[in-house]
Amino acid sequence: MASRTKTIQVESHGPEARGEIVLSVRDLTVAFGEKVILEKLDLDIRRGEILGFVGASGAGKSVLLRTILGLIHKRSGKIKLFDVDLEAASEEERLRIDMRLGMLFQHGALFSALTVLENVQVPMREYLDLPKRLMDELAMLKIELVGLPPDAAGKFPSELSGGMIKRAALARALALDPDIVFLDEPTSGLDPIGAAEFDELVGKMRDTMGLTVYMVTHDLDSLFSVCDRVAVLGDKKVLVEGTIEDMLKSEEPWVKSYFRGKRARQLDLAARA
Ligand SMILES: Nc1ncnc2c1ncn2[C@@H]1O[C@H](COP(=O)(O)OP(=O)(O)OP(=O)(O)O)[C@@H](O)[C@H]1O
Repeated sequence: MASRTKTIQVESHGPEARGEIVLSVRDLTVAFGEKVILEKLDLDIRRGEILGFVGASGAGKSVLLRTILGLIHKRSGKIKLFDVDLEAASEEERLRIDMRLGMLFQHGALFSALTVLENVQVPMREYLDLPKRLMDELAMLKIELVGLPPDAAGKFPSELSGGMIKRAALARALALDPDIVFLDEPTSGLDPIGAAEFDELVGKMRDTMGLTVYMVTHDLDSLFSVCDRVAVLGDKKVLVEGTIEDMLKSEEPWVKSYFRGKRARQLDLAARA
């Protein structure tokens, strides 16, 4: 398969370009009965960065994501979003925080019985009380923002290509102008060109809107081309974190085989060419 790394502008976002910590996880332990999935895990994300989150299948990436979103109870530890401890947050604070988070589930997960426009309006209906005309205008803006043609608004998910579904799902994740979007394997199932375009779109949103992105991915192309920082989950915690350069230097066995395996080497060479 041809590399798609060269199609994307690689932009360096050093620590000086990043803002305050918007998500902080400390000493997080999550278990199902006797089975401990995450143990004393620490993680930070700064405003305006794209963090790529990787790890072996079954390492606990989805469990971590769902715990951060409050869908799974933690056993111990602290999760702070925008400096608010989620456990201590009042219902109103929690609601305000939820409105600042966007989520793109794996496989798009659009409602099949709703049009794209109606899908994008789902979070608006849930959290805001706006007249229909205004919601239509706002949804159309989001649809345009993600690069979909206006006539996609009236289409049902079954009438869209895989890439268009991802864009529509991203438009929905952006419906409330969130500060952070969580993307769960956003490029899975896309062809290399569609995946590169999606990465490019996400990078553009970081650059133009200062969007913070937490991206769970197995896609080496995304990690090489658009992620500012990478965190590797293993042994129930964040094993290694840093830039792609740091990953390429790491001697940690899983990181080494993942980032310096044959496929990764081809991508690295392509990116440097
Ligand atoms: N509700 C649950 N009850 C019991 N065990 C669970 C539950 N949810 C997840 N697990 C277990 O937690 C572990 C981590 O799963 P998780 O889905 O987070 O892995 P992952 O890193 O996202 O994997 P993949 O890359 O394949 O998506 C697995 O062993 C899984 O079986």
